Amino acid sequence: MSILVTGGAGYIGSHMVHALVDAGERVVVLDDLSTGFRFAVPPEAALVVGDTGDAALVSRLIAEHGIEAIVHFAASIVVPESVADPLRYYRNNTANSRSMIDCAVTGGVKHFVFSSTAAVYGNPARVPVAEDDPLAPMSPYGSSKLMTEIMLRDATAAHGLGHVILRYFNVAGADPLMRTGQSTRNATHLIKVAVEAALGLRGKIDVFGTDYPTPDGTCVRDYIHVSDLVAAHADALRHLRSGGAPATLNCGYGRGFSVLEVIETVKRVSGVDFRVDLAPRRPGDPAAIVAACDRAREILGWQPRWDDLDTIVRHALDWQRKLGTMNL
Ligand SMILES: NC(=O)c1ccc[n+]([C@@H]2O[C@H](COP(=O)([O-])OP(=O)(O)OC[C@H]3O[C@@H](n4cnc5c(N)ncnc54)[C@H](O)[C@@H]3O)[C@@H](O)[C@H]2O)c1
Ligand SMILES: O=c1ccn([C@@H]2O[C@H](COP(=O)(O)OP(=O)(O)O[C@H]3O[C@H](CO)[C@H](O)[C@H](O)[C@H]3O)[C@@H](O)[C@H]2O)c(=O)[nH]1
Repeated sequence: MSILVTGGAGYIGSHMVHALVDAGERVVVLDDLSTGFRFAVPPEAALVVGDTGDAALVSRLIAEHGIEAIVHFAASIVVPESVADPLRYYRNNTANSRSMIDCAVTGGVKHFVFSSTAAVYGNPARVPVAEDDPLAPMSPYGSSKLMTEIMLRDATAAHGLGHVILRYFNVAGADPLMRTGQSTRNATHLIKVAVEAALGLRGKIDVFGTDYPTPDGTCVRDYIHVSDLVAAHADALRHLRSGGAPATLNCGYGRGFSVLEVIETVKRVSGVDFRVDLAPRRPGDPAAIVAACDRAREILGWQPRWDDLDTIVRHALDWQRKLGTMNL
């Protein structure tokens, strides 16, 4: 039996592939390399370059490799881009996920783990936000993910497909062994951008909004180390294999840092005092979003190991330095 990882050449997916290979699993990666990288997939995993919307291909992979579980990371992930081109997001994130779920049901796949997002909550009325709190996405990106959550729950009710939906908060950092990391071109994520500024790859960083109702006026987020997030996926697979019930779980640490706190941390850990400009708000940003994260610990027995902003930033810096030597 093998595990199919879609988006396994991307940032988070490649960390998952390494973890599965480390655990002795047989892994097939399906990735169209639109934002992912061939080098990010370890040689022990089979890389198939193709589209999650190609049902004939996905069905063939399920049959040929005896796929027992699908871990579905492949998606388009840039929130403002989803506002400008919503139908592309509904195709890649919603329609292609519908096709993946259909192929899973038809092909007899037992388990499905899905990458959802804190963006399904929108601007939460209370923080920390819990899984049963109101869902009100503020972007097509968030809506495209929420629609997939709904399809998965319905497919489970009708066809018995086991699933775990993980709602990621702000993912950052890199593999502590530096085998992979965030290699995304033109990244928009705060820690990646700040690290690039610290290493002289950008002239400065803009702080988007200083008048939010938060302690220092900048947005607050719950930053989770990518390796802890991947551990939650491994725990989810174990849960499903042992007959665990479907679950929807937040993945965060339950504590927030402001944009200015993150930038100060990057400056301190890198030892570089880069330029910071105060800028207007970025449309669509919630003021503060932090995970209520007890449920993942209770249901999956998830135990984070890297819950420390300095460590997250250090690993992101180390990966960025390594990337600089890789001549991509
Ligand atoms: N990075 C975050 O902070 C964050 C937060 C919440 C949720 N997520 C979710 O995590 C998942 C992975 O995100 P990431 O940060 O690793 O992004 P990423 O862009 O690095 O990875 C996505 C991967 O999917 C591939 N892909 C995209 N569309 C495809 C398609 N149609 N067929 C085959 N492959 C396709 C890309 O080539 C890429 O390798 C996404 O589902 C994203 O929505 C990420
Ligand atoms: O150069 C920058 C980049 C970001 N920010 C700010 O930093 C905070 C975090 O921004 P990110 O772009 O790093 O992350 P988001 O919180 O916008 O979004 C992330 O988390 C969301 C869930 O909350 C989605 O899942 C999304 O895919 C994922 O990128 C925001 O206040 C943003 O305005 C800046 O001030 N300057």
